[in-house]
Amino acid sequence: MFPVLLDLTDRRTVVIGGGAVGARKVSALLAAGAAVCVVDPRSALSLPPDVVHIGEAYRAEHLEGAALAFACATPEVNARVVADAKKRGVWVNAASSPHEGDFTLPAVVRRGEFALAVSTGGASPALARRVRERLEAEYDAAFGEWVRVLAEVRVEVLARVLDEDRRRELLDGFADWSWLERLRTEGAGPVREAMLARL
Ligand SMILES: C[C@@]1(CC(=O)O)c2cc3[nH]c(cc4nc(cc5[nH]c(cc(n2)[C@H]1CCC(=O)O)[C@@](C)(CC(=O)O)[C@@H]5CCC(=O)O)C(CC(=O)O)=C4CCC(=O)O)c(CCC(=O)O)c3CC(=O)O
Ligand SMILES: NC(=O)C1=CN([C@@H]2O[C@H](COP(=O)(O)OP(=O)(O)OC[C@H]3O[C@@H](n4cnc5c(N)ncnc54)[C@H](O)[C@@H]3O)[C@@H](O)[C@H]2O)C=CC1
Repeated sequence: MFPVLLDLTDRRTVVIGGGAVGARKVSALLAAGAAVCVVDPRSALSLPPDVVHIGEAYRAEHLEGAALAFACATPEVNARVVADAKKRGVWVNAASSPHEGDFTLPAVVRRGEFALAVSTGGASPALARRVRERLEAEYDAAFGEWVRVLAEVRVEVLARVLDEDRRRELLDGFADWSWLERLRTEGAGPVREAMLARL
């Protein structure tokens, strides 16, 4: 398996089957800024507002223009989705038989641009969830703030510090955990100013 982070902003993604599993994939896709379409003949689906619901039984044409497809219906339907997607060169996640798909989903901790992805390779999705829950407590909102401040300060460092060794030393120093502790007590603004004062 090869971990990557895909930019799905405004890319068409198709989730076949809007049950419990499909709904989980939909949330993850929306969090990534994708354009999400759910194919499910059930009329009483409660989907988030930005999701397009195609209230029909799955047909291969539903995959048209998709960057990714998620087969989350019954195993029989999923097998068809996987075969059709492969024929069309659309990458597919197969919820009922993961090893037949092209990729699986990890459990994810998100803090702005910072992301931790946990996979057990299908050994135990429940364990992936528990590891995610543990990491979520450690990599909390303050950690996300730190990453945001680092992104802002890094732009300044790259623009203003021309000596490479000095640049590396500064950037490495700002990634020291002591800054996180300082941010927890003083807040993001003062930490940003303290970093910039070192340039
Ligand atoms: C292979 C994979 C393929 C894929 O879907 O991409 C897959 C497959 C299957 N999952 C099953 C069951 C459950 N999955 C969850 C939850 C999650 N499953 C996710 C990913 C993956 N699930 C991929 C591997 C990831 C890895 O191994 O690391 C997470 C991480 C991400 C996500 O879905 O978005 C998300 C947690 C998100 C979070 O909370 O952070 C829970 C609920 C829970 O524990 O809360 C249960 C019930 C408990 C249990 O069975 O463990 C079954 C059996 C179905 C049956 O009973 O028939 C299969 C099919 C099979 O194994 O054949
Ligand atoms: N990857 C994972 O994390 C997990 C995967 N699974 C697998 O995922 C699949 C879905 O599980 P759930 O969401 O719990 O089931 P569910 O029964 O809640 O949802 C399935 C949905 O598929 C729809 N559907 C049925 N036929 C369809 C068709 N021809 N076209 C489009 N949609 C159709 C149904 O209307 C229903 O809304 C199952 O195959 C199950 O084995 C189950 C648990 C976890």
